[in-house]
Amino acid sequence: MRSIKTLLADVWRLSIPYFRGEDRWAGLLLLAIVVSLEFAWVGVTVLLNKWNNAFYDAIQQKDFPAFQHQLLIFCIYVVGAIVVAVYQIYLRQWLEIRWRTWMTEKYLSAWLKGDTHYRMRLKGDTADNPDQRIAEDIRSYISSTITLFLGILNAVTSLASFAIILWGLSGDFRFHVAGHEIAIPGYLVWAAFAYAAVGTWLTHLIGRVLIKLNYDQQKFEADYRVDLVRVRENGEEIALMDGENVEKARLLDRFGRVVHNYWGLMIAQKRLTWFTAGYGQISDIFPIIVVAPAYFSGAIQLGQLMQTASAFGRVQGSFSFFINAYQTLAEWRSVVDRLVGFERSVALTQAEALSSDYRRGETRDGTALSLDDTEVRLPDGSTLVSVDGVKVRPGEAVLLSGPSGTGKSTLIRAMSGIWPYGRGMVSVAPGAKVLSLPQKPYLPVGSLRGALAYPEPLADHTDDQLRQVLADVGLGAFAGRLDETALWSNLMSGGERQRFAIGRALLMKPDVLLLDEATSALDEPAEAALYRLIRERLPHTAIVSVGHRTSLIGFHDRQLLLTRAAGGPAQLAAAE
Ligand SMILES: Nc1ncnc2c1ncn2[C@@H]1O[C@H](COP(=O)(O)OP(=O)(O)OP(=O)(O)O)[C@@H](O)[C@H]1O
Repeated sequence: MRSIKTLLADVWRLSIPYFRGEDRWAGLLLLAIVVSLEFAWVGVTVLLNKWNNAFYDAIQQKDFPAFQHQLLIFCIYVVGAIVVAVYQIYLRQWLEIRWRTWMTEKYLSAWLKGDTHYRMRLKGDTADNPDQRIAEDIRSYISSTITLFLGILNAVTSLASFAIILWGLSGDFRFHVAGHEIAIPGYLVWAAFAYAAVGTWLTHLIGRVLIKLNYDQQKFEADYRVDLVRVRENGEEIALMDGENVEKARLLDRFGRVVHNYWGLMIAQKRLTWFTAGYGQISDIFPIIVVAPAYFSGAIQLGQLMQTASAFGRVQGSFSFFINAYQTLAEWRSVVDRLVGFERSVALTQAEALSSDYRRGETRDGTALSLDDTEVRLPDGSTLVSVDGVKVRPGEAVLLSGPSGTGKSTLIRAMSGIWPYGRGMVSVAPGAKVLSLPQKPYLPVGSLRGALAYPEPLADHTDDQLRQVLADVGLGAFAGRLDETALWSNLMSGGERQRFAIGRALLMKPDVLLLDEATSALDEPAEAALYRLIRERLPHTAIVSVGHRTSLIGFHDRQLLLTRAAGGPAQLAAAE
């Protein structure tokens, strides 16, 4: 019971924002029409039920004109039913796509707000496969929610309408106990209720394992898909290392989990179908068996038998809604869990960012970048680097070096403000633009022009500027391909990608430029030429570079060494 309450509270929390958001009028209007059409549908079924009585009576009495007349009425009802069905599906899909658009925008905004997506990934598995949640789960949530909502609405209204009809058609059920006559009024309604209640209870008992199995199935499918994508993206590295067999084994292992869980699903589904299929078949005949004694005793005519049987079927069908919808309910529940998990993880990550012990300040003494009393930690809480009193002036270039694994890259992440673990004060000059270039630059899919200007608006730079920058960083051969759309990261060599990223820095003219082995794929003369270019074109930019080559020292004003004393965190010291 408690879990149903939690589920409904979750659904309320997931759904209500749309009907209160900026698209609420269109959403509410569409919902109102769809709901009205659902009522209209129930109305048509009530009319058809009454028609049953007249139609079968005409057959029993061999009254051909009445039979023809009833056929005409049937045609009118059917036309009405067709119109209702067509518009209900059409408008419902319209509502679905509007709602999905709104929810997708909301999720994308939350996920890509600041560096939430990156922090969530750092935290590990709290919200696995965000791509699946945003693409697949939102779609399925909206579609299932509308299906179930309309289903329940239909069940309740049908139940109310047909229970009244059935109550009217049903006589009292009389029997004797110890000489007293007992009469149960509206016994057919009670019989339908009892039949459905037993069915619902048994379905829940047999089918409840499906909820967890469905949840796991979606997760295993997504894990498998993500691993396939990883192999595609790292095809070259895998081919160079002949890693295909290992990849195949890993993919088959992932797929094995999909299959294993699917067997569980199949078995649970089979067990449930044993019951639901039998129950469904018996449902067709059960009402006639219940009403038959009255017919054979001559108390009712064929028309009333058919109408009663149909009304009984509707009442019992409404009660059995839960049985028919069990599979959808099980899937819906796991989708709700995943979306709620995602929202929770986003909210938690953003709250953590707000309450982070890193403070981002503004320097007051003309320094471009400073770190005071700062500890950079790992996710497990251990301190990796401890620094204090580091200042970099505008136009100054500092080389950060030290043994591998001491924490240079992590310190750069902390300087750029994306590393969430630690404490201290990282300050930049008021309004300063900070750009960080990693060893492997990101080149988005799209035009070369867009990739070069990324993430700034294209309009900020003229074609001449873009071409000039490409020529300056040694990529003049690409200057004529600005409008070409391609997977640029696959087309360029590692060194070319690094040149390209330096080109971006020249265009953006940041106040603080952080280079984390950003020229490591280039030969020494090319690296030297690029550093000269950076210093010449960005004379006021404060630069912090991480690099291992001693040849880099000449392009920096000073060098800081990051070294770790036994057991303690790594610390910075000026190189001799
Ligand atoms: N997300 C993370 N979770 C846990 N540990 C991490 C994470 N990122 C980095 N580390 C650990 O922090 C340490 C420092 O890593 P970092 O990449 O900063 O070193 P580095 O000095 O830049 O090394 P290199 O010179 O080899 O590039 C390593 O031991 C690494 O395993």
